[in-house]
Amino acid sequence: RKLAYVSVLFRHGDRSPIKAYPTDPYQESAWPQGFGQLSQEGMRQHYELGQFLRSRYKNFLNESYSPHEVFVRSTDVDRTLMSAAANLAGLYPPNSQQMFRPDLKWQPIPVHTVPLSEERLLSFPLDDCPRYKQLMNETEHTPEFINAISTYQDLIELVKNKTGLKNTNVETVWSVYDTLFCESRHNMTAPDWVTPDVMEKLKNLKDFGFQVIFGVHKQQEKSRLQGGMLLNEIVKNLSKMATPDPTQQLKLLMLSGHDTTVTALQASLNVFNGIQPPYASCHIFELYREDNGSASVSMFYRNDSNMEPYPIQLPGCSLNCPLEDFLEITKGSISDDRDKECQL
Ligand SMILES: CCCNC(=O)[C@H](O)[C@@H](O)C(=O)O
Repeated sequence: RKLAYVSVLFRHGDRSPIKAYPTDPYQESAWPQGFGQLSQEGMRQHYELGQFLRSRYKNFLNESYSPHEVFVRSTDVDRTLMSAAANLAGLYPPNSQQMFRPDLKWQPIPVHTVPLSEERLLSFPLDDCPRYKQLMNETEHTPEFINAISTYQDLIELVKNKTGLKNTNVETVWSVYDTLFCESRHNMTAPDWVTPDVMEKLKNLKDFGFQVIFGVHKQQEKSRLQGGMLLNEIVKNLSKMATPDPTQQLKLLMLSGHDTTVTALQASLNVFNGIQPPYASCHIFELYREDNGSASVSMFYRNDSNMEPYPIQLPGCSLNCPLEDFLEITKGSISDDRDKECQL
């Protein structure tokens, strides 16, 4: 079998917090680039991921960049745009005749995007869907959700008292965890109420939050309204690329998104592991043409740069999943008329 086409979706790299809580000793001025920006560690993470992709596909992708070979799309957010650029610097270092300056081993490669207000492929959950809002309301009344909140009730109280946040719901607790996590990654001393036990519990609550957004209750219907839209685009591409076409030169689709983008897609495939996707984590689709002319899809998830990406099995299919089975199995997560399904 021969590799015919690759699609990758990744989360941006390490960043500064999106915001600080009121009593946080580290406000926006503590961060060189301000809130929500890719850090140099995040740039290195993506440069490394680009180098990994280069070595993984060294016999598939051309050595030198060609606009016909790769298409890159990112959300219109600094950290994802910059992550894609850093990734491409690792994936396509220019050969000598491609260098436009003798002292610069880098070439510009386009990263396409659309305004966030028009983004419907890479930003989830989309909040334009009344039915999804209803599903989330239902989720908050399930035993799992009620049980989780009561388990963490004292933690939520602690966060409320210590952060100066008025109304602490799960959403605000997630953002406090995120802020504390970013600060810890940048060696900023945490306030004394943030013990390892508190961080562990906050992390568990954050992971539960990811499960809740795209699952826990009516996961497939949530997927049809959210991540299934991205899955549909990827599946349509796989089908198109499976048909041999000598004029078709595209080999790689690179998508730069967020933790929620990776989660939404994996939940729509029913392969989400329940853990917030780490920085620069990468979901890989590989399309193969079999010797008998048929096509198959293999998936991998790279969530640890020290390990080989691990194979991901689509439930109901083999690791090397025949394309027609892949299409059939994923159909349930893809809506034919999402706008209609969103109506109450
Ligand atoms: C409201 C803040 C939403 N968070 C983001 O956009 C981040 O990029 C988050 O998705 C992430 O992957 O870190």
